[in-house]
Amino acid sequence: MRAQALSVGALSAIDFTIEPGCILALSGPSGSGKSRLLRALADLDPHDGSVALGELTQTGVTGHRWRQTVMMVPADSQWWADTVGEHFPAGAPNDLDTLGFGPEVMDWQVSRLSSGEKQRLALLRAVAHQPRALLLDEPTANLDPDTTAIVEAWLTGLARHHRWPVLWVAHDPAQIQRVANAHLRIAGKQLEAVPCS
Ligand SMILES: Nc1ncnc2c1ncn2[C@@H]1O[C@H](COP(=O)(O)OP(=O)(O)OP(=O)(O)O)[C@@H](O)[C@H]1O
Repeated sequence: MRAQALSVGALSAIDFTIEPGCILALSGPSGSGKSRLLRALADLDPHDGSVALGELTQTGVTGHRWRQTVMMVPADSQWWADTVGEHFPAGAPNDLDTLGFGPEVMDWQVSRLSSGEKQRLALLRAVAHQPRALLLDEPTANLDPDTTAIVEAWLTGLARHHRWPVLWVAHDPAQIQRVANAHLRIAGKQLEAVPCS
């Protein structure tokens, strides 16, 4: 996935590439524009510059098609129907058990979900729609350390297996070391590379 001359909010002339199967961590102070950058990449916020995934360009397809392909999982996931299962494609999704759920979760009311359950189910939902790239906004923010480790292993394995480029917003330097192949930090209007040891 390639962003060229991307400008959104305070960020200006941003360029980066995420190779297939690689995870790029994005960090920066609160309010520095991480979520807005993700929303621009998902074509949800107005922006200048271009974004492409292989031969597919953001301007060459409808917003709906782009977002099915370059799937964003926001920090606060949106749920519009009563039950969990109504948000998933037909059939039981893969990896429910890996993330700690039984098949009955599909019948649960969304209103009963804890914040951590919502976060794990939003990730499962995104993956169930068979994207080709992921934009993750603090995907483990509501999870305990053990569950965080499970989700990290699951996501890094999926990215490698499917060769998805992944942009992963994170605050925790230890998590970035564990999951990321590269790390960019917002510094004013620009992104600066942080070495991954
Ligand atoms: N649609 C919008 N129009 C104008 N300003 C916005 C819009 N959305 C967000 N902002 C502002 O842009 C700045 C960056 O917001 P953003 O949500 O991207 O920050 P962030 O880096 O993700 O922060 P946090 O780590 O606290 O989630 C903030 O000052 C925010 O108030």
